[in-house]
Amino acid sequence: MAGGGGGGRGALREVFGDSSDSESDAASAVIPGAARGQWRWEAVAGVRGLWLCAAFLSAGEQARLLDAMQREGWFIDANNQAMRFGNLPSWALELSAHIREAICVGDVNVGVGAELSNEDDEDACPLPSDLLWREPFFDQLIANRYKPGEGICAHIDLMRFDDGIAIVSLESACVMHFSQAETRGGAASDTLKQGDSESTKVPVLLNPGSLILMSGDARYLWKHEIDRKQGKQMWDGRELEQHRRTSVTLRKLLASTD
Ligand SMILES: O=C(O)CCC(=O)C(=O)O
Ligand SMILES: [Fe+2]
Repeated sequence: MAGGGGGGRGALREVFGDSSDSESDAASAVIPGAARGQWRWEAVAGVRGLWLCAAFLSAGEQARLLDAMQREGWFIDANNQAMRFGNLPSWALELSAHIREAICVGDVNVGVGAELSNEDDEDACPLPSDLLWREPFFDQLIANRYKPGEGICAHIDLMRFDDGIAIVSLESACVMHFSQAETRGGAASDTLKQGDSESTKVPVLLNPGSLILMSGDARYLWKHEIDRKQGKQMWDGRELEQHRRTSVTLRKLLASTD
């Protein structure tokens, strides 16, 4: 079934339009909408609030996204991380709108063993509607570039960021592992055996062009990590070939309290 965006579809048509926007060539070049209508969302079994859209961007869209980052000088001088707060570049705004559209019109596959934060399967949506329709959707961007062997330690994203985090993967496939941040008697721990931490790790394959969304438990109660040391990137019994990997993480800053 389609995601529960309902009346959101018309609004998004207006955002995207059908023709290219001459004022933002870079943005319209990044997201021509080739994959529109073909998105499939999967609820990751065991981690409530974690959703994967394995084929979010086409190969051409990925290349244009990387080109736009290159042209803007992201990752110059061996920098492997770049951040932007507030006004995001046009390609990131377009990417945000694209994420919203994929959530609204993509097919939703709840899958066996997947837990929903919403009790009603009929309303299964990869992101709760209050997060989906907040404005701006995202206002913080971090782009990470990893050499083969490099990854990111297990962490929960800082509390200064709101719920509802998106990560787009580019260039190289990797396995991201989710592990429970703490042992508690709550729902998140019901489905998984405790004790052996390796056994409670949930692996998610992030192919180039994929998108994950983390909200609720996935964002607050599960850590995520990418261990690209030798022997750690296993999928389907085989070790993934490693290349350079680039990721784009989109988040929303919480209003400052001071
Ligand atoms: O590179 C990634 O896919 C994850 C990045 C991440 O988790 C972060 O920057 O907080
Ligand atoms: Fe993170």
